[in-house]
Amino acid sequence: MKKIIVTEKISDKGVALLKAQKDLQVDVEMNLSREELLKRIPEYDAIIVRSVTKINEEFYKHATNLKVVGRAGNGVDNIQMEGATKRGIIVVNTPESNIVSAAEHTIGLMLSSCRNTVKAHKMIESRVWNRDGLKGMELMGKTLGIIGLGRIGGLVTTRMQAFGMKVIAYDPYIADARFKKYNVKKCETLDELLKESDVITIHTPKTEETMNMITYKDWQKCKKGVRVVNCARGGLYNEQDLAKAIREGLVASAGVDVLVDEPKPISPLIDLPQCVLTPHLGADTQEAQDNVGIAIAEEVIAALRGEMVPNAVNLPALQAGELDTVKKFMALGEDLGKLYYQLEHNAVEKVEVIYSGALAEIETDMVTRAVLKGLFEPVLKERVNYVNAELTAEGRGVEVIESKENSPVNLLTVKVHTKKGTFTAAGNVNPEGEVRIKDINGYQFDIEPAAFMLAVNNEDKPGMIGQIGTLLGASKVNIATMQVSRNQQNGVAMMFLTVDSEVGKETLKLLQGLDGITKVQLIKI
Ligand SMILES: NC(=O)c1ccc[n+]([C@@H]2O[C@H](COP(=O)([O-])OP(=O)(O)OC[C@H]3O[C@@H](n4cnc5c(N)ncnc54)[C@H](O)[C@@H]3O)[C@@H](O)[C@H]2O)c1
Ligand SMILES: O=C(O)CC[C@@H](O)C(=O)O
Repeated sequence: MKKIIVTEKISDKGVALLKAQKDLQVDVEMNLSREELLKRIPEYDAIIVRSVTKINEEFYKHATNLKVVGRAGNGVDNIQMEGATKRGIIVVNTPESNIVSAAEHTIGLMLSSCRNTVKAHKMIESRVWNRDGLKGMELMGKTLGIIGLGRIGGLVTTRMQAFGMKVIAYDPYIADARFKKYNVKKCETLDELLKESDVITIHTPKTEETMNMITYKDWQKCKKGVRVVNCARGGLYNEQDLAKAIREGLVASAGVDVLVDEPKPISPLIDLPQCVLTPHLGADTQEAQDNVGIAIAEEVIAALRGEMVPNAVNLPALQAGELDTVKKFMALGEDLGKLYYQLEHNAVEKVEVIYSGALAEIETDMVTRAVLKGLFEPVLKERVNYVNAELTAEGRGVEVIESKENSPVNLLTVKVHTKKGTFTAAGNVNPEGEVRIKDINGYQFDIEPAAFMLAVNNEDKPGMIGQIGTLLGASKVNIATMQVSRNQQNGVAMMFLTVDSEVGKETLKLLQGLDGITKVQLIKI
């Protein structure tokens, strides 16, 4: 039975969904110390975390059985991705589930900091009624500068346009079309945004480039009394520098949901009356947490069962519409890959994956990964998977070439090059959606892959089929299908049989000894 540990609060609905799975054991352990977690983690196949649990190299060294990290939320900056990928650990998150809540909280922080709401509340709480020093700023007609026009940046944009704000944005990594779609002026430089904005909000991920992206010298470039919000990640605005800019009046107010040292409530911003601070509450709504909890439970369950997961962070993203098609070609690619080491034993130097006809239009990255997974699985077993398939090839010195060909025929061809020659296998998915192997080393077939198959090379002469059938019958192996293909040039034919059960070593030896049979190999898919 596979085991999952949940180390941070996710919604009851998510936990219930996990616990409803009969093949999974779920432990919710929210108060484990780091030492306890590291001691317990070898037992688990999957872990579900939010933003506090640090999934780093130290963690991976202990997590010897781990297959899936589920991030109940959006940002994955607490998860060291390279460490997961090289170990074949799939990392999944729920990028869409809490963005509305985060956008709304951003706006809440913007309004409350621009209107001194918290300062006013504290005053009235101490039974003082005094409006002095509480004058705020209206948003209508002001310019809002958005750094990072992604999902949350986009949601904030449309909502604040409804407030009558002019929105400008800086995001060098997205196409102009997105700026047009949101009717937002594109700032070519960060300085341009800093100079023009009355209010600035940041919605980038935490990366080496974005951490401390805005420092004191940047606040000096802004309009005096600019107002700022950070509902993304602590430290994108350097905290010390922002505090200094606030104290000096360069920045009039700040709404901040995220701190550098969270979950510790330590920051120079805390004691400044111009700041409104919340303890990373952006995603803390009933709706977001239900969405996130259910989504992460579904993803972790699917990933543990080896199914395709739409939000796998260390796998290429697939659009919902192409998932079904890609899945079928992944199954084909994996089967074609699996043939090689079961039929040949030479060290692989190069793998070519050729997509012909309409296949060239599908998202091929996952299919190539599936070919590599299938190729290495017979020799590496579960140490290779979709996540680390490419790294595995690289690590073994195998060059991988993917190419696309114009052709009237839809075909996926895998060529495995070795010092001794090239092995070729090709196949397609027929109009009924069924996987078919069409060619092995130039022998033409139309094989529906099965769990047990026999590949037989024999002299192209009468009586071959009969003696194979008789021997398998005598060994109580039922033949499901049999296809024969011949190569006129070398006089060697190839038979491909699918059988209903495992063929024992003894039977294989007897088959091998039959007159005219040159090679017999059992293939397991
Ligand atoms: N406070 C919360 O509870 C909460 C909730 C959800 C998400 N978040 C955080 O909000 C942030 C945004 O999330 P999202 O879903 O919108 O992400 P997203 O990936 O959809 O968008 C991020 C955008 O930032 C842009 N970007 C990256 N580097 C940049 C740079 N150097 N300069 C300018 N733009 C840059 C990207 O091109 C992208 O368009 C993330 O940090 C996420 O972790 C916080
Ligand atoms: O509540 C959380 O775990 C953090 C939410 C948010 O920062 C996210 O990145 O999804």
